[in-house]
Amino acid sequence: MASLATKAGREAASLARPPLQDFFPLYVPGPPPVDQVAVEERASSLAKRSIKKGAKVAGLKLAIAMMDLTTLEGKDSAGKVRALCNKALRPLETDASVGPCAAICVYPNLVPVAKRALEGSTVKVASVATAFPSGQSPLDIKLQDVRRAVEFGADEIDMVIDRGAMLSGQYAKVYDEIAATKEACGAAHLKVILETGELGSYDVVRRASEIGIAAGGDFIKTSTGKVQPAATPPVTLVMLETIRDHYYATGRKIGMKPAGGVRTAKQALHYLVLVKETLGDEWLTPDLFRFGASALLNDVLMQLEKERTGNYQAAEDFSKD
Ligand SMILES: O=C[C@H](O)COP(=O)(O)O
Repeated sequence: MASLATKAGREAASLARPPLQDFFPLYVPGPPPVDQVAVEERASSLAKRSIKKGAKVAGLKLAIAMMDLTTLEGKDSAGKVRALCNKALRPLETDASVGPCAAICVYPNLVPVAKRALEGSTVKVASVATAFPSGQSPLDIKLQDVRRAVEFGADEIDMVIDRGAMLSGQYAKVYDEIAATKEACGAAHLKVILETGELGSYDVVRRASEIGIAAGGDFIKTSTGKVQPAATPPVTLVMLETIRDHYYATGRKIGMKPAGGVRTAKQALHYLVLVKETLGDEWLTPDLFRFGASALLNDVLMQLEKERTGNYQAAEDFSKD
């Protein structure tokens, strides 16, 4: 079968598209159905792990270093993005050992502003593209969206999958769009957003994760932040297990990004426990794990200050994140 990872390959494949049942071998032998009760119990039991003070401070600092500090609002402006970039570069004015964040995540229009503000730093510029958040545009428009974001300087592209295609079993369409997006990314890293809140079951989340990985995603990401439920520990666990199984089968390491609704330091630490217990310490790095969050940073900073001083700071003591 022609390689679906190249333009010529995709054209050849779409001319002679095999019936869906012939396409399935790309993904089978499929996993057994996800055991819903077991996955929810495991996610909940890992949330109860107590974390010692030293590990807690290290975990909080790591959570900041893994954060894609995000603003994805219609009212976003150059001024807001510049302020957010400054916050990503130096999250805590009084302590240079905290941060920087891993990336800023913005709409394509604001990539040039973020790129300039972050010049010379290690903070990456991530941009949502592919008609985020719905993905409801023709593929050529979505690919153009990706190419423009990369031309503007995006280091990372966060794409959305076609959830309608996924839910109606058009797996080849989902795969081909991801592969085409990967190609359009060039050197930029690709994060594949599944929008798990629309997928309906852990089995579909598992299959979408497999397709995202097989089609070339560097990361798989839970959500856009625009649909509820967004990231949850059980959904994240299902995705982490898919990454683990892919690693065992191929040796290739895929990153994970829970995003949407992650608001508290406690939640962030819980996610780090899930990663450590599922994939091990190797994944506890911004190269392989990120939080997508617009309103998490200040709570993590407050908890860090609490660990340092024994007192809670007022939220007003931190600049808005
Ligand atoms: O990709 C990141 C999400 O859009 C952030 O969602 P959030 O605003 O719920 O933190």
